[in-house]
Amino acid sequence: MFDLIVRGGQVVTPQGVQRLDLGVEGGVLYAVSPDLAGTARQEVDASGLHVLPGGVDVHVHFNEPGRADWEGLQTGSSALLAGGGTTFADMPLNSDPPLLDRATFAAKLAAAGRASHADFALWGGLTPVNLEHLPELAEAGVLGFKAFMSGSGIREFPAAHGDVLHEGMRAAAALGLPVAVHAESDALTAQLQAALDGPGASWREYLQSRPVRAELDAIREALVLARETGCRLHVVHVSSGEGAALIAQARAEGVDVTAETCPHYLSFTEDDLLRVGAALKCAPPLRSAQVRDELWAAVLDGRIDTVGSDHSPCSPDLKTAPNPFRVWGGVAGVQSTLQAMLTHGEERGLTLPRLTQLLSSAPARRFRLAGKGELTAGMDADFALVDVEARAELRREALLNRWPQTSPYLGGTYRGQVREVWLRGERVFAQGQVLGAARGRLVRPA
Ligand SMILES: NC(=O)N[C@H]1NC(=O)NC1=O
Ligand SMILES: [Zn+2]
Ligand SMILES: [Zn+2]
Repeated sequence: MFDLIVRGGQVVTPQGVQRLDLGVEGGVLYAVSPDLAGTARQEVDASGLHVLPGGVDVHVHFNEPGRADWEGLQTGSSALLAGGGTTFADMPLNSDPPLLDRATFAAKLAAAGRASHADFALWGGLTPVNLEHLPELAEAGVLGFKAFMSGSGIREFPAAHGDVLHEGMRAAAALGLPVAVHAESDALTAQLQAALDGPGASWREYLQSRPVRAELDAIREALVLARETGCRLHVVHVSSGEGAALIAQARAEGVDVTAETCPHYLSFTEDDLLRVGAALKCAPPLRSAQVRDELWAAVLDGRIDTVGSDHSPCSPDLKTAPNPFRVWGGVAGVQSTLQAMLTHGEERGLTLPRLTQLLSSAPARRFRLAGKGELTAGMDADFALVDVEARAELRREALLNRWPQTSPYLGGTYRGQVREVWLRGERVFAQGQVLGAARGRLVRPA
């Protein structure tokens, strides 16, 4: 007798897609097999639906404590569930104060324990002002350390240049934790911005201020440091196939490095930014159709390892400045990752096993989130029931993030409808609504 049996769904595992039943006991997958014998206190009929491992989004900014007016843990985690996610890793900024030491770790842990509907891990910062706190952050249980190689937009979270990044990577290597880098060259982007920012600056100038070569310069520098220090490196939001190629080449040479990209770089181009404006401002910026296609090729051939949302929203008033350089940069997309990938992946031949690898198993493995990311016996019973072929327009009422009107995906027609989401064997999302109290737990890296 199980707690729960989910019958008849098309279950997506790394091996393929197969009609399987899930037997759940104590929140854990006990058996995953065809025509599971036995009974359960609760049986769920998943026929006609796909069963996907819950999404593991290791790149979100939910901004609590301190900036819940931009996004909060309750709204952010609700939107994650609505998009088929069950675990997130929160970035150390843009919460205020940012997560830079033991006390700020404790504050965010307390806030997330109260408000998160999904399980969560926490990134610590790697900045010039907190190098001496990396060991205590490791002890507290951070997933790893996040560094900005160019300005972060947050005064309390300064960029880690040269020696600081080198020292931080050395410390991270000794602690056995990865470093994630926002890789854009500060020297180049600052110089270009100084020349292009001014009265009458348009989105064209913003795009010109952050070219692909700014990303390539910074990736090269980070790879040199990772090679030298032996640090595990994760390059976040890679926006170009060339960037992915540099990373893949270093990996082939023995550097322990992985690459992430985001759905917005795979869904939109710079022409969309010129048309839509602020909702699509991000850094690195959107690229040409050709660069986007090269990035897709890297996603399909394995040079890109993970896809995270980089959900980095703000209140709508921060998206209205007439000068694009003054607009907050960040895309509000945490709920749309799965739909964007199902929709744009269809025409490019992205299979469901590969999709769930990018969204679930690869990030869980890379960051040692034990029990997460795969539907095999022994793992947490975290999964989404998805009608993969259902297509619908994304409407504002469906979005559960703090400011649905800031989503650049609004009004688009997307493939895939998330019907239910289960976290550790309990139904936490159904019929467009989050169910029950916040019961998210901290996941420390194994
Ligand atoms: N501070 C912050 O979240 N910045 C993010 N926004 C964005 O578009 N790229 C980033 O790194
Ligand atoms: Zn970034
Ligand atoms: Zn980010």
